[in-house]
Amino acid sequence: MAEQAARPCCLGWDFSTQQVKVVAVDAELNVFYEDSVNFDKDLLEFGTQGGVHVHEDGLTVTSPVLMWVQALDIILERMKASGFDFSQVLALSGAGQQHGSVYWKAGASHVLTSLSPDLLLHKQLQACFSIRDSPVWMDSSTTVQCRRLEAAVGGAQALSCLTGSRAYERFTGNQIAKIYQQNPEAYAHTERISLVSSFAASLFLGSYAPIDYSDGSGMNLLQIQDKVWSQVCLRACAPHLEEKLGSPVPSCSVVGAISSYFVQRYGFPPGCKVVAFTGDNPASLAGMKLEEGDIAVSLGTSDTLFLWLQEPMAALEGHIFCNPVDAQHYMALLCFKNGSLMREKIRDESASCSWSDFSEALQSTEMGNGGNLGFYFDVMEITPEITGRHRFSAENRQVSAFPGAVEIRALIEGQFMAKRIHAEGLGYRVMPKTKILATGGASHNRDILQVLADVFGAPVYVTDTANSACVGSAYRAFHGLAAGTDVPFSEMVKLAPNPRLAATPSPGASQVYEALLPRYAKLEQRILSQTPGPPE
Ligand SMILES: O=C(CO)[C@@H](O)[C@H](O)CF
Repeated sequence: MAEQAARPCCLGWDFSTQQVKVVAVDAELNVFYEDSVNFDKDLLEFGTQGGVHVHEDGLTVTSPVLMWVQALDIILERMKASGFDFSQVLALSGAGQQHGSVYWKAGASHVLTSLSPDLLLHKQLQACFSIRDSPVWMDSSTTVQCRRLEAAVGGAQALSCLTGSRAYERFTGNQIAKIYQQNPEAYAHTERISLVSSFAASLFLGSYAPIDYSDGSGMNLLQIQDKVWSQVCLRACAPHLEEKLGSPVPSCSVVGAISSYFVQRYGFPPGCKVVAFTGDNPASLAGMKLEEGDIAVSLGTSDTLFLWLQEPMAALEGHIFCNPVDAQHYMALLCFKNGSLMREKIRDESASCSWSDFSEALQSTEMGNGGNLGFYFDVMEITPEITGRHRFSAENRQVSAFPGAVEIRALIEGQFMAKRIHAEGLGYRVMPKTKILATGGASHNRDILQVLADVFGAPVYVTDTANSACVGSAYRAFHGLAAGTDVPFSEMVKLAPNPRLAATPSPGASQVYEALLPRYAKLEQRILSQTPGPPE
């Protein structure tokens, strides 16, 4: 085989719910290598579905931590067999599914620091975890712990002000509290608790890696303004917790050099830097090159908004995290459960199951839909907690139906007005330089994107985010190489591919929606006051 030219690069890892993925990115920020291991397909012996085990109670959801370790072994062995030149890796970083937690058994640190390069990782770490089935973000078994935590700090709003979110079942502090209460012996034998992100970093570091500010913001334990653990939250969850967590670090931190295990077994250079790993969503924000004032809208099964915030406003909905690429700023996540499944239902009912008919309906109706407004929540919505379909005429009179084309526009305008209103409720403001990045299935429909541009009064770009968490991690690794030089992340990623412009606001759009948005907000409050909340 011809000698491969040297290609200095950084690696970006993603330890996500369903797979472990890696990309190699060169100095021009081109992805030239990628691979992934799917837990369900490639590690059948663990018997997961979608990478997890849903327990009999239907609420507890876990993933085997050794499955994650073994997946890493497989990818590294594949890279080695493919002739990947590890000696060119200058730095690496990564992402992990947020909120999941890993429990290292007393003595595990000695194993981590003395790994034999002759053996695979999972062979050597078999006895290193006091909890072998890690709780993950799909778990919803800790409602009792959530209420106790909120009570300890003075309520849901107080907890949101302190940690960026009210108590959520999947958030790590509540998961740790449950383990302490239900498995005190395992908790007592735990010398370190990692997030999935810092657990993955620990494997590369050969010692316990710290939790970064951004992923640490998803625990209901970190004071996001001061970026220190909240003592009242720690005490409310479990004893001696701070010593098990270690001190959090800025997300751009270089946490050390790669472990000798990887140097000797795979040929990484001894100076290869490990940059703090973070959560998958913060890493995706980095991968999408989101900047101040930008908003990313992921139009999938559920719709997710990524916001860049300078001054967050604590709320009882959504999540505010420390920003992964700018330590002075923040990011927020807002989830809207009635996403593409709702759009497909209305397409089937009002556009004969045809996206082209759906688009024609949007083209044939005016911005503002003649004052008709609709709320479409066939499943209990998260933001806000409303269910059912609610339609209003221009005179705010509730009506039972709209003509087909009006129904379609009412759905799409309503979904996007809700996004803008709730984003602004977290402190987001559309700025003159605002870009909207659209991703996910519906971002392929230009007429839907036109409504998005009109409602926000900002241009809409499309970008492929399939690898955004991995690619964002590789970008963060490059940024870590410049640590101490004050080079901003945005400068570091200038060369990276830019999103494509897909729609700009129609003339007169801002006048139309500046008038409609307050009406939509008032009607949403009216529905909230009339309809029962979610079942307890
Ligand atoms: O719970 C979430 C964010 O709060 C999910 O997006 C997980 O990060 C997915 F891994």
